Amino acid sequence: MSPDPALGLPAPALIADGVTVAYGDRRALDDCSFAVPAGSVTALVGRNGAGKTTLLRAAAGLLRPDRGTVTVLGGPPGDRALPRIGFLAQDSPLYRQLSVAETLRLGARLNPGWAADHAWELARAAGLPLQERVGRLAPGVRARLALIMALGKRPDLLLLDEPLAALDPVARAESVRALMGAAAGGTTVVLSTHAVADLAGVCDHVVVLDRGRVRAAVEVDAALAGHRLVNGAEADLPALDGADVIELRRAGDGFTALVRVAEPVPAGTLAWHTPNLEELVLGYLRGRDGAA
Ligand SMILES: Nc1ncnc2c1ncn2[C@@H]1O[C@H](COP(=O)(O)OP(=O)(O)OP(=O)(O)O)[C@@H](O)[C@H]1O
Repeated sequence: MSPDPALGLPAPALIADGVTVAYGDRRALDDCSFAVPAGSVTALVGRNGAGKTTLLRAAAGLLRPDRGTVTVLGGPPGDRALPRIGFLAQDSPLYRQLSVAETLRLGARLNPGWAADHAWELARAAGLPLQERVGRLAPGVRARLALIMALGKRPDLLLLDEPLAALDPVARAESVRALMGAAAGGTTVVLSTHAVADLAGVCDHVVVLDRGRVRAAVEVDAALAGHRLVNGAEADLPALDGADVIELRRAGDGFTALVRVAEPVPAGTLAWHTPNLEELVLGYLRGRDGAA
């Protein structure tokens, strides 16, 4: 997981190594290890309660793992890393009594590297009502402003907890574009989301969390190329004997399976096709109890 200086690879922006976090006797994260390459857009996906928020909070230095370590931007999370990190919590924390314009001006006062022009441009493009008090904004509009505040900081690492959840489809698409812009500018983006389909073509890495454990941590293009969806009739099932089946679903007298493959794809009568990102992630989320 460490960078290979011989290959000139940059150090990962975020490394989780054996991270375990418990709330009382409930383990929210259990021995989680993965690395987020610098400059990537990484989606953190998992069902409700999988541990996404806990992981982001540990990366932001807001909680300390019971075991294992988190490394952000080459060091421990905490005061030294803080100015280089943007963290956006799920509830879009903002001062409710300030107007949108005052909030943007506050961003400039609190953040030395504040990209004022960029933040105003994003706010105008989003059609945010500049004079409206934050407390009177609809949740989706408030979430949009919170994301713009995180982007305005121009951090090296942006940690976003479900930034798209409250947004309408248009706002979602525009926000995803803004995140791509941030990544193009060198920011590493890590976001938890249930809106996987919106991230197709945008996120280049995915970490799938399942009940506190890392089920998969993959580079998207390689993972798509390394899996196939297979449809067949019940009678064809023996053709999957020995295959690395991630998920198997039966419907009527047929089945669909997500299978990890090594090229070339096995010959035979089954219909194999490459999954899209959503199909891949769903397969890992649904196949969590071991489909094979
Ligand atoms: N402060 C807390 N006290 C006790 N248990 C907690 C606390 N925060 C989270 N948990 C538990 O830890 C587990 C992981 O929660 P977490 O919020 O990290 O999951 P999540 O993947 O972000 O979920 P969601 O998609 O619903 O936001 C869950 O079982 C949750 O109930």
